[in-house]
Amino acid sequence: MPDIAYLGPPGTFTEQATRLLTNDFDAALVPCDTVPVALAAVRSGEVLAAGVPVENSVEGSVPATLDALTVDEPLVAVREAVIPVQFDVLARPGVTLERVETVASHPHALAQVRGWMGEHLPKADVRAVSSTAAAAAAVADGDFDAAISAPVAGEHYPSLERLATGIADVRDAVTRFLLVRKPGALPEPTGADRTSICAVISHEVGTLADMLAELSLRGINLSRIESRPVKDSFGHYRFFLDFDGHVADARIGEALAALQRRCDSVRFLGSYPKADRAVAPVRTGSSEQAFRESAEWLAAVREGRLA
Ligand SMILES: O=C(O)C(=O)Cc1ccccc1
Repeated sequence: MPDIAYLGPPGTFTEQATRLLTNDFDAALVPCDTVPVALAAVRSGEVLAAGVPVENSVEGSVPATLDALTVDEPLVAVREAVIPVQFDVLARPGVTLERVETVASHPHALAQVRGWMGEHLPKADVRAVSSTAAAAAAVADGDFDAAISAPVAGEHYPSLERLATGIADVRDAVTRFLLVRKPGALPEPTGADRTSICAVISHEVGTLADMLAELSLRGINLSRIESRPVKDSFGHYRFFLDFDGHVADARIGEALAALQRRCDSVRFLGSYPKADRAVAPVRTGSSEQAFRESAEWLAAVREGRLA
């Protein structure tokens, strides 16, 4: 049974997502303290893969994950899951909302309940910890008065009481997670895939527009672009791009080869089925068939076989 790492302890959103990402095989889930620790366990071969959070519909990207995917040995995403995120307030028995002086949670969770906290816990001291379940565990240990946690965390910390439920400022928020592993055989193309890369471009006029043009010229639908500092000097950025299609598709392959030529560096972060399986409409002249036909036409021109 393969070991699969996730951001723990048990009771995190990432645990729920990782269960979903591995629901078609027997996996032993291994909780890790941080995302970089989970990814290091994949790189060292200690585990086969790791489930990691990448992006939330309200708070945006999870910087710790993006940064950890750019350093050390490359890893690739092979599956994607999107799950709803809702938050509860958990406290030790006898602690009422009026008595809560310290509240702990993951920074992404704290950011999504700011409105509720301003109204119900305006004076509480807010502490960021490594995960929502780590916050619940710390409350059970007596380190803080309350935790903002996933509803399932209550099952893992039965000594805690639920003081409030459904406290997210934005209803229907979702978070996107990836299952990442060492590079190897790619998932088969399904017709509704996503490709992720990160690229560093030189600081010259037009390089970002040129990079995007390589996608738009081929009718490739960009679904996310994010920048993070390279961290070596101020103003030097790394761009994370997600777009529809699989590296095995002709147009995606051509675009990636062009980006590899144009950019200072490109790291391939995976081609995997989209969680929603939604097929983006393809612009005229950009279908796989159009690419095949143009390649055949070009071959005919080169070989003097013009009709
Ligand atoms: O802390 C957790 O439970 C996580 O899995 C990270 C997270 C935090 C908030 C929203 C989504 C994921």
